[in-house]
Amino acid sequence: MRSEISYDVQQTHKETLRNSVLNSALPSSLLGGQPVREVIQKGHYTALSVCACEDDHARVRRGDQEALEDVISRELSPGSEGRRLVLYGGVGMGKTTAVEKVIWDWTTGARLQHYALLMRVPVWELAALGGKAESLQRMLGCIHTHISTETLAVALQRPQSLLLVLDGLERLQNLLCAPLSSSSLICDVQQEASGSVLLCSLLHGSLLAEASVLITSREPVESLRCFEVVGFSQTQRRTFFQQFFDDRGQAERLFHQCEQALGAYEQCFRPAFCWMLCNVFKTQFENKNTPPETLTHLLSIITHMLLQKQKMQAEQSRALVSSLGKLTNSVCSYSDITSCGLLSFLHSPMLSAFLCISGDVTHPDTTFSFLSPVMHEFLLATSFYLDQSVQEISDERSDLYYTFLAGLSDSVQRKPIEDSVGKFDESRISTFSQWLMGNVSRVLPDGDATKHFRVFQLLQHARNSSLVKESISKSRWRLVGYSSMQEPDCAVLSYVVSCVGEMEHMNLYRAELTDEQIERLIPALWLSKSIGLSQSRLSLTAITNLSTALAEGRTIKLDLSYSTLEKESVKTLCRALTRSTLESLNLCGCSLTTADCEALAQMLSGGSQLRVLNLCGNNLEDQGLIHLSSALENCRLQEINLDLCSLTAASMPALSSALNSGFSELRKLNLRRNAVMDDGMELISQVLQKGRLNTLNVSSCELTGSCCSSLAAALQSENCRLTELDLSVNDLDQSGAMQICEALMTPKCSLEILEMSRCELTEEVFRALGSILMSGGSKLVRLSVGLNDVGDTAAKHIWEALRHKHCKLQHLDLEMLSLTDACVEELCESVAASSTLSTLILKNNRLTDSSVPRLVKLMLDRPLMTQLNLTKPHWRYLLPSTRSS
Ligand SMILES: Nc1ncnc2c1ncn2[C@@H]1O[C@H](COP(=O)(O)OP(=O)(O)OP(=O)(O)O)[C@@H](O)[C@H]1O
Repeated sequence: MRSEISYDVQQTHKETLRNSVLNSALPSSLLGGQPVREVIQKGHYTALSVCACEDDHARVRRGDQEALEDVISRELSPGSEGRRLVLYGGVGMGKTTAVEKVIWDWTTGARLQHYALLMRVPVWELAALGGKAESLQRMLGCIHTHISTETLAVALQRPQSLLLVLDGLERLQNLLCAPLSSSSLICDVQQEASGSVLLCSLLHGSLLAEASVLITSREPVESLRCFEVVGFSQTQRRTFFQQFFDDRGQAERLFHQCEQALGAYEQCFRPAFCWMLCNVFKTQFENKNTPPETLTHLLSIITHMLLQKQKMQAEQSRALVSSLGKLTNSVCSYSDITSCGLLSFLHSPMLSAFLCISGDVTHPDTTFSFLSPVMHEFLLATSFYLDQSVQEISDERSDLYYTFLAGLSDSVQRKPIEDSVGKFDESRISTFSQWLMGNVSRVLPDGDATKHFRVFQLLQHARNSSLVKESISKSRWRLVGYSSMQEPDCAVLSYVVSCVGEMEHMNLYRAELTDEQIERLIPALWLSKSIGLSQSRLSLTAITNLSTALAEGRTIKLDLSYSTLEKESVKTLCRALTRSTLESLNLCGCSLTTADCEALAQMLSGGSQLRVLNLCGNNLEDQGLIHLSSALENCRLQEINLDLCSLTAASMPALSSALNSGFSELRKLNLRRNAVMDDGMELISQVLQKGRLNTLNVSSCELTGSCCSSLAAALQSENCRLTELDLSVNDLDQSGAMQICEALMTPKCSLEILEMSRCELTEEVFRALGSILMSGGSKLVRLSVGLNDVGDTAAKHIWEALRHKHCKLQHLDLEMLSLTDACVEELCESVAASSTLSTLILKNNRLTDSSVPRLVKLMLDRPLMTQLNLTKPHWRYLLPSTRSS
């Protein structure tokens, strides 16, 4: 196949193409980029990233990022002949540089040698065809004059060995506007046709069907294989810096400075921007000036550099900048240019420092486009401050525009450009501040975290801490979850919180923060009163950073419940907590073990301020509680939740002796869902007797009636201060429960809240409970006796009590007692007679729809009642709107 083209012809062609790359017309410009020649010769070429893109029923799906070089080698490998491959991406993304490099590599024999000929498609010539007809063969011949007509004809007969390169499809948009029918497509390279037919036939594949075509475009091309050029990844940027600066150390330092520069970091994926950035950093460095710290500062320096180079007067510079800032479209016509007041600059080299001019400046068809889209937005923002005739700030511009408006409101960032164009209009600066404050107060009450970050970014870019303070203090800041934030957002949030001085609650629910993110977040964490990290995933380094913030900061509440923590995390955290102000720690469901309890015990007795500790759902086992108990008599803990911690009666002696010691401050103990059993309960009763606890939860602790005598004795004792007791889900049986009831009868008993749901209670017990409620001595205000299958007759005792003047009940839970419609009338009369009851739970009983009207009437007649719960799996009534059903 390749033998058809002689070696000499091929070498001459390669030589010519090489020269065309070296002589490429692109001028070197700070905004436009480095000419391809220099990129290649100076070894600045850096691999780019692309991602495959599929148009799936009008929904664009993107694949993973890959190196462009790998994609080209794969997509244009031997056997893939006939492929149309599109690289698309925005201005300055490196498309032209990439295809020029492909051409260069082919000419040097480095790549794609299975193609006998690589030819450029004559883009300008096609665009200029107008209504004329021409054949593709003749057009190719015109720009490849070193190939004889005969050789070209032979080569085109063998399209499999051809690679055509079409750079800049966007320049041929006018040829693609009108859709062509497939019958108008041609397949003969010698056939003359309009530019539109030639182009469509080539893209469609009817013309030179077996040739491969590499196309670049600003937009994806429907029905062709497309890859989006996404520019430089962080690693590729680092390589670019290393290739740009001779000194590796300097390259590394400047790379890090760039990554830190506000806003610049987000632009650096664009190669043209990277090149501009490196140039400015280099110049600033050589002139011993401080490098720019923000994107605005960078653009301010660049504009100053460009204007200084032309030695323009301040007045002229001001006129140029404000006129350029009135060009709102990225591609402008001659008339746009003149109407914006740029007529006097048409022949000035200054215009081409900012704009790419295609054609003769005075020709009406000439188009003008900004060399850098970033600079375009910067000039738009600048002109707002220079020219009163520019419209007020609208809500429809790009994020970059607002970023620049914010940056330019800061005197330090606008200083370089002010040195060239004169002072900005002060009234405009305060107009912007007012606009930003209005924006903050509109966005912060909203639940959209992305919008929050957008205004935070603007506040950070304006670098005006009093503006931040004022605007946040005047807004209602809804503390939505910020877990989806990116690394720059962390710094932004830290800045804002630092300016405000404190944050009520940092909501990072379900966060998966990287080490870098949490490091950037430290200043904000430091100032957060409460931090919510429930269900998050944190590495040990992240925990170390969090611990630093806790140790030095002012956080009093931390929720790490159900988070995935690495080994040693609890130890690290505990070390920091001995020095922190933390008062409440939630480690529920964090897979803690016995070993972690040692660290917790050390922290508790080591000077921590902790008052509340939630360890629910961790497999601590008895040994773990024994460790913790050693600290309980020597710490400030007032509340501990040990629900479902795999404990048994074996750890109760240690716990009760610690609580009995006299030094323990613990008042609230939750032992729910542990095998405390009767022996353990007897020891806990001793603690109650000494008056240590005021709240105890021993529901589902495998208790029986046997422990009730000691518990009852404790409840009646002089010192007992227990006000809240949960005995639910224990088989207390009638005699056990009656013992508790007897204790409740004595005036010494201080219980206000009693839960005995699912305790196998009988009608006898209900009768006793009724008497207690009517006795006048009882302090009970909440009673839960649900899930005891006693029926209407037992409940009668409760109805009777409710009507009694001594009954103080406010909350009554009668779930699943097998109540029927028969009791409803009496129930309603009793509730109506009660002067205290506000909540009644009747769910999962045998009531039917026929009772509903009576219950609804009750609710309507009794404003005191705030909740009546009648839920059944299939039956849910919504009672008066402000009250729940
Ligand atoms: N792979 C690369 N390695 C090093 N520098 C690059 C690379 N790609 C692009 N550049 C730099 O970015 C500048 C702009 O690149 P290029 O002109 O290729 O972009 P483009 O995508 O073709 O833009 P446009 O759509 O405006 O033509 C180049 O002049 C060069 O300075």
